[in-house]
Amino acid sequence: MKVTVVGAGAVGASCAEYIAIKDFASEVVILDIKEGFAEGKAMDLMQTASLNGFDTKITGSTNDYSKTAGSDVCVITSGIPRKPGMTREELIGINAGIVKMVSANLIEHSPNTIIIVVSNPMDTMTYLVHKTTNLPKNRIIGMGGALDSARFKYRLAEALGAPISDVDGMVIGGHSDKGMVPLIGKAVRNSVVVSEFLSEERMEQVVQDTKVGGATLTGLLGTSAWYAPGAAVSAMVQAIACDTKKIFPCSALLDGEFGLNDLSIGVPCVLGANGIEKIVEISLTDAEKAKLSESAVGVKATNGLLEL
Ligand SMILES: NC(=O)C1=CN([C@@H]2O[C@H](COP(=O)(O)OP(=O)(O)OC[C@H]3O[C@@H](n4cnc5c(N)ncnc54)[C@H](O)[C@@H]3O)[C@@H](O)[C@H]2O)C=CC1
Ligand SMILES: O=C([O-])CC(=O)C(=O)O
Repeated sequence: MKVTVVGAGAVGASCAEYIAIKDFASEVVILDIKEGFAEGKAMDLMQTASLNGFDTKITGSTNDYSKTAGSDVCVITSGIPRKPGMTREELIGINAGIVKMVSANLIEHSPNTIIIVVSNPMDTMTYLVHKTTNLPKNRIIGMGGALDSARFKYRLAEALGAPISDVDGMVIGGHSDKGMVPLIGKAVRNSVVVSEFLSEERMEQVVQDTKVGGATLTGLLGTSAWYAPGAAVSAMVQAIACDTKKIFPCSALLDGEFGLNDLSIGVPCVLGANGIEKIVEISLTDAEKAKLSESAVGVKATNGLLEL
């Protein structure tokens, strides 16, 4: 399994590190436009191999896509992150051009690859890759829901005073401060719905804290987060590499599922060797459906800013 990560910045390097530490890929290529940067990150990571006990070979490349040839999975993290006070949507002007160029270069050298889009605004960048390449739709996947769900579980565990391993929950919808739909009514602590333990007010607090998870970290760090984003991507790459068929909420191109069309938005997906192997149309309450539809309106408005 060969994996390419474009963007050797905070998220790209974290993603490469987690993939290596999990030791399921034979090779990871990191590519960046900044001279020597990816080579430096790759060398630094390789010098952790004997300490962390992995055999994955990590190499770096300054914008030479021939080094990425034959990649099974390519992750796109290239582009600018937001600063405190900004929305993800404000990044579209710069990131759309980068994502379009990077995806074309990747596919030229790895025509059978699966692409995972991370750059923000992620749902719109994923839609852009669908619209501007000819990869089948199961091979273009946006990463947002895996991260948002991990943050949801963190907030649920905090509210419940429970270990994170005892809670489960999922966030669907757009990967934006307003558009996320944490499915609080379906969240459980060891199979018991969390409403058995938490008041309406506390559950609403969990939902709100989850939705602004990225913005909260951007305020604290001065730039957006990287550890949980990198871990979320690596978990998705592992599901594909090891053909696990795990369900992650992913930004998938919809064609009637959940009553939505012609956009990429977060919905539960089975991930395996073929990328998105199935979109799982779980039943939603009327309130959940209304929130997902409202979220879709927001994503479509951002998509409308693309020059396609
Ligand atoms: N979908 C999600 O859940 C998340 C998305 N993000 C997004 O990921 C992106 C990257 O974030 P960070 O790693 O924190 O930023 P960063 O600034 O640390 O790294 C971005 C890297 O991309 C490189 N780059 C820029 N243009 C390039 C090009 N044309 N070709 C190759 N490399 C290029 C830069 O040189 C830089 O090293 C941002 O757009 C951010 O908003 C970040 C966290 C989570
Ligand atoms: O908040 C951001 O801009 C980066 C991101 O998507 C996240 O961490 O969820």
